[in-house]
Amino acid sequence: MNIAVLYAVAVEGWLLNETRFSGHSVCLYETGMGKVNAAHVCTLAIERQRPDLVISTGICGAYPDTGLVRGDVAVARREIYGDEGVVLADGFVGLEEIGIALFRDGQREWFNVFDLDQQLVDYATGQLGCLSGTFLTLSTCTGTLARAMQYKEMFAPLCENMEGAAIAHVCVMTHTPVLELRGVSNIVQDRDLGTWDIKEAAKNSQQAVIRLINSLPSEATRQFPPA
Ligand SMILES: O=C(O)c1cccc(C(=O)CC[C@H]2O[C@@H](n3cnc4c(=O)[nH]cnc43)[C@H](O)[C@@H]2O)c1
Repeated sequence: MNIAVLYAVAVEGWLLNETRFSGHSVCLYETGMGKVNAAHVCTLAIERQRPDLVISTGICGAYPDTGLVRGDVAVARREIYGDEGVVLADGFVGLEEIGIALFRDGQREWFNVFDLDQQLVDYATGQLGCLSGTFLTLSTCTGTLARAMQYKEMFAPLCENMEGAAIAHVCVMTHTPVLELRGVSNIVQDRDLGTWDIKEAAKNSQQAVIRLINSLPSEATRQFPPA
């Protein structure tokens, strides 16, 4: 298969860069942090490489009491833009409530939520034996437990990151299959960088990407997901 793998910063991609993939054409893209960088590079990758599959990866913060602990890997079933909307006196209101779609394709409209292909997600979780669920994309990394609890109540997310929804969005716009998997570097709580383990999370997410790619049918087979 022709695969584009996107991650934000170097620590999330070093092992992938040292890996030789056989049976697949794999291009790696270090996007830089945040939604604009991710969307820009994802668009260029799709235009230039025309991948059969985009894999969005990196590290993330897991919300408390989701079953995820530091070092775990999780797969996104849906990506939600957590701060595209309006903040009113009684809280955050998303784009659907204010009637402004981010993207339209015929009759379909996308607001804050971008669902990923559930068949692909089931395939990835089956291969990796990990949790799957809602990933939240934010411009601002959450640094208080109180804010984390608000996000939990609004969106029931497994984890948060700063790029995923933008990549899912570009992939929907371009009809490109996409999977997202991330390693948990931290629990979203009152900010304490001493409790983060970026290296371990980044290593685990990259090992999962390698396992996933090695499980995929080779270029010659071209049936995806495998029956
Ligand atoms: O708070 C800090 O000073 C700080 C220090 C190092 C890294 C960060 C990040 O926010 C990393 C952002 C980077 O990693 C992803 N990520 C990892 N954990 C989280 C999180 O809890 N919330 C949001 N994003 C996270 C994200 O996708 C970025 O690419 C902060």
